[in-house]
Amino acid sequence: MTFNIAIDGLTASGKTSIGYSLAKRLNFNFIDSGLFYRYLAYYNINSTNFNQHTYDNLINCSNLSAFYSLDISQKASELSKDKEIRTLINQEIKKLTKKKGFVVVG
Ligand SMILES: Nc1ncnc2c1ncn2[C@@H]1O[C@H](COP(=O)(O)OP(=O)(O)OP(=O)(O)O)[C@@H](O)[C@H]1O
Ligand SMILES: Nc1ccn([C@@H]2O[C@H](COP(=O)(O)O)[C@@H](O)[C@H]2O)c(=O)n1
Repeated sequence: MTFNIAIDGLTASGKTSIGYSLAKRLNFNFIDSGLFYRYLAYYNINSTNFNQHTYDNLINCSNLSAFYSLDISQKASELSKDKEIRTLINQEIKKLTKKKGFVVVG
C-alpha cells in the first residue's frame, strides 16, 4: 500500500461511518483520531499510568462504547485544547500510519 486517506469534516457529518466502511472496502486499516483523545481522557479520569498503554489497540476501532460517556467526552474536549497533547497524538498517528494503507478520520 502506498498511500493513506484522511477524512475531515464537521461534527457528526459522517466521517467515522464513511471512513470505517471505506477502510473495510479497501482492506485498509482505520484510525479515528477522536478516539485517541477519548483514550487519553479515559486514563486521565481513571488515574491509570498512561505510559503502560499504547495506542496500537485503537487501530480498526470505532465507537468503543466505554469511551463515549459524558465525562470522557468532556475530558477529551478539554485535553484536546492542550498543545502538547495535540502534538503527542499527531506524532502517534504519524508513527502508526507510516506503513500506509490507513483511513484516518478526525
Ligand atoms: N450517510 C448518512 N446518513 C444518515 N445518517 C448518517 C450517515 N452517516 C452517518 N450517519 C449518522 O450520523 C451520526 C454521526 O455519524 P458519525 O459518527 O459517522 O460522524 P462523525 O463525523 O464521525 O462524528 P464526530 O464528529 O462526532 O466524530 C451517527 O449517528 C451516524 O449513524
Ligand atoms: N482530530 C481531532 C479529533 C478529535 N478531537 C477532540 O477529541 C474529542 C473527541 O472526538 P470525537 O470525534 O470522538 O467526538 C472532541 O471533543 C474533539 O475536541 C480533536 O481535537 N481533534
